[in-house]
Amino acid sequence: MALQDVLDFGEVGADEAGCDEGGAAFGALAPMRTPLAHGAWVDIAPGWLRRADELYAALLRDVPWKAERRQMYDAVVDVPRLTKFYDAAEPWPHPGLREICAAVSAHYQPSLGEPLVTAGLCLYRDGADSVAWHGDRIGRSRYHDTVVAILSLGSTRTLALRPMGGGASLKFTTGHGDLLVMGGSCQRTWEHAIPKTRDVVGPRISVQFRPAGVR
Ligand SMILES: O=C(O)CCC(=O)C(=O)O
Ligand SMILES: [Fe+2]
Repeated sequence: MALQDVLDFGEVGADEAGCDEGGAAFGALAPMRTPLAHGAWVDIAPGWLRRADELYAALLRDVPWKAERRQMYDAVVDVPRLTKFYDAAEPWPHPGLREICAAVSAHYQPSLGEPLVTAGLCLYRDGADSVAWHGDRIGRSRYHDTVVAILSLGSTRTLALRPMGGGASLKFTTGHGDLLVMGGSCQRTWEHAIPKTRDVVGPRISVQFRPAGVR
């Protein structure tokens, strides 16, 4: 079944998206901001995506998930998660993702000055899957403020943040349907990670929306 058959993305868009009780897929976006040092910030909108179950199931089933390999020093190693990246021009696996991206983009574009146009998808199969400390520093995010918006689906995991060059780490919970947005200088002055966990957890999918040329 196509996503649009199970989610009503009908009259949604921009900030007042789907406020009627009719059951639009997501509500008005009014995230809570946590300012961080060095001009970084994190916005959180818990449970922003309603009825996230359908999107989670559809992405789990339909995305051609790929094992990630990464050059590390002189070896190519398996990165413990599966990924699939969609740029602006290619078809995305579900129309709902475009709707969600457009709504998030509409919220941040006035301050950011450009839209969010790509979707990076990650699948953490269980608690042993993870991503190590890093900034999304490919492209302009190395030099300029940017926004990386992350929609979480499935099992709850921790997204940890720590200042570059050392300092206490902060832990944010990313649960089913939550939106977490890193902004300002976050990609160049802070690092983020999804740590492994010994808790018994099922799969988690994250969808990262970014401006063109940021990765
Ligand atoms: O899964 C997440 O929430 C974070 C993913 C991430 O940081 C990345 O792929 O760059
Ligand atoms: Fe990242």
